[in-house]
Amino acid sequence: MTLEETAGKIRSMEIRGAGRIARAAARALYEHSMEAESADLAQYCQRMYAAAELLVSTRPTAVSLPNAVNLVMKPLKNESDLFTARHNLEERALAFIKRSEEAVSRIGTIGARHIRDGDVVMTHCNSEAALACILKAHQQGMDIEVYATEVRPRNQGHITAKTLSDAGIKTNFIVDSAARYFMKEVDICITGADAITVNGSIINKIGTSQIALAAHEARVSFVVAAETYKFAPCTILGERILIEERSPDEILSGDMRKQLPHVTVRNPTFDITPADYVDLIITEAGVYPPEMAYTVIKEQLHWDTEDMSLELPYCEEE
Ligand SMILES: O=P(O)(O)OC[C@H]1O[C@H](OP(=O)(O)O)[C@H](O)[C@@H]1O
Repeated sequence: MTLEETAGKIRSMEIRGAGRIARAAARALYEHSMEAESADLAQYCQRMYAAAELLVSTRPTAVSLPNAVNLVMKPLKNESDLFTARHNLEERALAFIKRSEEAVSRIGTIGARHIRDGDVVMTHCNSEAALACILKAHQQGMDIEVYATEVRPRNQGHITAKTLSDAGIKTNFIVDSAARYFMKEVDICITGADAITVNGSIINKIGTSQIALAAHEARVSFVVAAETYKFAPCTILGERILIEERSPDEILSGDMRKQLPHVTVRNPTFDITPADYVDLIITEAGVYPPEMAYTVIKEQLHWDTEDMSLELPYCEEE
């Protein structure tokens, strides 16, 4: 797949899910580097920085994307010859993909320890990390039941329901607005994250914060499964995560909108769940309370003052 094809698929959500987007970006950089016909290091760097910028521009919210791109790209500025620069960049891209896959598996193992035999689990959207916990618990022989939401407007809940059904897990498929109605039957909510800020807020699929609120009211645990590269270093510097607002066509067709001249369709893709409503964040490096987000960014992402001068667009003002 060419770089432009990968960028197009991420933009159109053919490639979606914060972890998958990150791996696709790393893969695209790897392949772009392999194909690069560059006369010298400067030309190679120029080509790779342009590729990085294109990838980061595809979707604004999932921090896994710029984090993956930065992990692959950052050391490039210290290289002194083309051969080594190219070799090292390709190694870093492959290492990121491997690390990401291993992280999801580890999160599954750690997350399953927070599910008990007989539990009813609610999940929202389609998160590899959240599903890893549920599938692992099932594989370990636990008798669990799941409530999976539909996830309007893109219906990612259909993918979740199919995965759970294929695994033989008893699943209730519900519309998003039924989450509070069923919360009294739920023992634990597990979702993924697209970004986690320094104050422990979770940015995830629109509707997540309503589920967290309903869980809080019903005294049901609300747990987030997320790789450490979902934490947003830029938020240490006071930046906010930009919430993507997608086309109104995803909700009402152009013809229908023409009949409603005074109606504006709003389509935010994500919302923000404050740390107060989050019990735990399960990462590949262990389980953290949301209040420890700063520590995760410092210790797991090795964020230091040097990073403050990064030129890649990490986040923009909300
Ligand atoms: O990385 P994993 O856990 O798979 O997914 C994390 C999150 O990414 C998805 O975003 P989208 O569907 O790409 O907008 C969902 O919001 C999901 O909860």
